[in-house]
Amino acid sequence: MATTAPQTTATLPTEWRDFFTLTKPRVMTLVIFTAICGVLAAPGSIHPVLGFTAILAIAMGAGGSAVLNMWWEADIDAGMKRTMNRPLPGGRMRREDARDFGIFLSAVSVGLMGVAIGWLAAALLFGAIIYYAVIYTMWLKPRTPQNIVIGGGAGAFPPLIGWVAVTGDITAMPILLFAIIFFWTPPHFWALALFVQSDYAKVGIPMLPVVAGEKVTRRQIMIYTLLLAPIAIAPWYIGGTSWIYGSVAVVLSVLFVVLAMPVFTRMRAEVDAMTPEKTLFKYSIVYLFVLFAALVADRVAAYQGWIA
Ligand code: HEM
Ligand SMILES: CC(C)=CCC/C(C)=C/CC/C(C)=C/COP(=O)(O)OP(=O)(O)O
Repeated sequence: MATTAPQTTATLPTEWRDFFTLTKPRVMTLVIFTAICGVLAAPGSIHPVLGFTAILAIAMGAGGSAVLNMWWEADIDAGMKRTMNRPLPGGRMRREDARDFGIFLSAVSVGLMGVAIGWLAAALLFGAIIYYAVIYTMWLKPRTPQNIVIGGGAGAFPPLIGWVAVTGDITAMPILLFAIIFFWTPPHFWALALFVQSDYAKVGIPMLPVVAGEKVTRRQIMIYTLLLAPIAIAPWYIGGTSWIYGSVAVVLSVLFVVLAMPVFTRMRAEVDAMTPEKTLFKYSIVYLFVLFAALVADRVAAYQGWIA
């Protein structure tokens, strides 16, 4: 007997575009960019094909872990305006397909890195994937307002992995690159969280502004921004780069502090449009792009003999 089955997500056609969206391509541009810079700025040489393979593996691993994040958070995403139209809450894809795609991308990325580049870089990539998809997404994010501080470490791995793919060992410079992104993440995210906090409150995610209030969040943004500045400049004063990177890092970091000041001193009631927070969030992205680009420019200048 023919039945009229209700239209479920299982019967809806899935578009390739949605698989791509699951990898959070916009956020990943900066993740992948920092990985590319890690490869290019590392001392030593790598065959271009291998360099490309390392970057491809990091991109696949980052994308794969983002897919697993979206798979796990489908119900949470359905409750927030910013995320409700993602492929899973939007009902355009089956949950199992997202899960399998995430596992596939992650597994291939680690295997590719191990076979083509080396198992230290592959182990770091595996650690980063577990960090983002399991430690941050499944464990910390729904439990603690410090989720961003601890979990944000996942996003700090890509330049470290890129560097290690070239050199094969972990030295002070790649650790500093890790630390830069680690200390950058709280101001990056909390500035955003200040103007989308009602959304997080609705779905019960304990983001700092929701749990501890705006005043604490604003102070934490300021503290992390002040800690970030010397760490961002450190590659220069430990002698890992020249004044080219050093001066860019100083200018960018001073501007970061300047833009964090009004976020620190104001309260929401005073600024309806939340302009200083939006500005700081946008600037955080420019900051990291330009800082890592300066690292590569510095290395190119050294290779060309333009600087001593
Ligand atoms: C736990 C850490 C982080 C959290 C919670 C976080 C959260 C967010 C959120 C919610 C957005 C808003 C837009 C969107 O949903 O696409 C965003 C945007 C963005 N994030 Fe992050 N982020 C984190 C770490 C990072 C890292 C490590 C990077 C790169 C190194 C990064 C790069 C970006 C970029 C480039 C955008 C702008 C995307 C666009 O133009 O739409 N984020 N972030
Ligand atoms: C190599 C490798 C595995 C790199 C991982 C890269 C990484 C951890 C990036 C984190 C950036 C990111 C997408 C945060 C979104 O937070 P969220 O997921 O809480 O944001 P949402 O609310 O938009 O889902």
